[in-house]
Amino acid sequence: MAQEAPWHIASKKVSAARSSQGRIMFSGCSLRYKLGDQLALKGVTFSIRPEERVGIVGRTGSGKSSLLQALLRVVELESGSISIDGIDLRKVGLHGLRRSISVVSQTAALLEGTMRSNIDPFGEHTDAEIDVAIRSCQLGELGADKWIEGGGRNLSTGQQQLVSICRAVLRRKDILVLDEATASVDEQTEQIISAVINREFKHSTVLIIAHRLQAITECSRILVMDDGRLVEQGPPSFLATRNGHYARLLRAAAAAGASPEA
Ligand SMILES: Nc1ncnc2c1ncn2[C@@H]1O[C@H](COP(=O)(O)OP(=O)(O)OP(=O)(O)O)[C@@H](O)[C@H]1O
Repeated sequence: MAQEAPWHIASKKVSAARSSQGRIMFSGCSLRYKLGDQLALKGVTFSIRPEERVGIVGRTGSGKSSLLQALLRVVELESGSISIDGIDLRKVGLHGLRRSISVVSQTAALLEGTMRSNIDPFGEHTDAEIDVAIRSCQLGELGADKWIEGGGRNLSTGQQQLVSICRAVLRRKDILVLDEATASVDEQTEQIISAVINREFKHSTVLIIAHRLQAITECSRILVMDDGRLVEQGPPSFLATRNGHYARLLRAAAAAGASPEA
């Protein structure tokens, strides 16, 4: 597991990361979860430009989430390196690294408290900023003082995810990762989320990890993972016309019918 860098080093590097633009580079990255396990990533190399929106697809167990685990240094690489804006992540404090990337997962981590305390837990934003973010995520009907029960029990699944997105909108980091964020929401919420990302994250690098190929159709580039390797990449329209991995995932989704699972 990753070691936290000394605080003074972390602070120095964090400020460097804050002025970043979100260029991500994976160079020959291999990762295994435990000694004796198979490699979950096998020499993965790619780079993502600032402001690019990239979809990461692949079958279950192909290594999509492991890319995120590596990026957040939840699990250290066995070999290779990852950098953000030229800074090797091993030189960045974990605390700063994780605060410089917004992650929206499949299930929203909501705590009992107001909407405001859920989207701005450190009280860093003004009322006006909070209101704008809430309205931008179409949560205006609920408002900043809405009481949220633990786990968001009194909200619909779609609203729970919109609260997570709203938190990311307020934090406005250079890198946003959606990890199966729309896997359990209805079509309408998915459209709202997509519109929020188009509008609010124009200047962020956005990575979308998704089983459902519908979730990544607006990405400018797709990375296709298979058995821990990056096996294909390119614009979705281009990959769809090649008889490769992405086209196979599309066919599998079409065969699965109305609920396109890769
Ligand atoms: N915490 C873990 N401990 C041990 N092995 C793991 C762990 N997480 C994932 N793996 C293994 O690493 C490999 C890659 O898994 P990963 O979760 O990255 O794939 P994925 O493409 O994200 O799959 P899914 O779509 O099901 O989430 C798989 O063989 C998986 O069993």
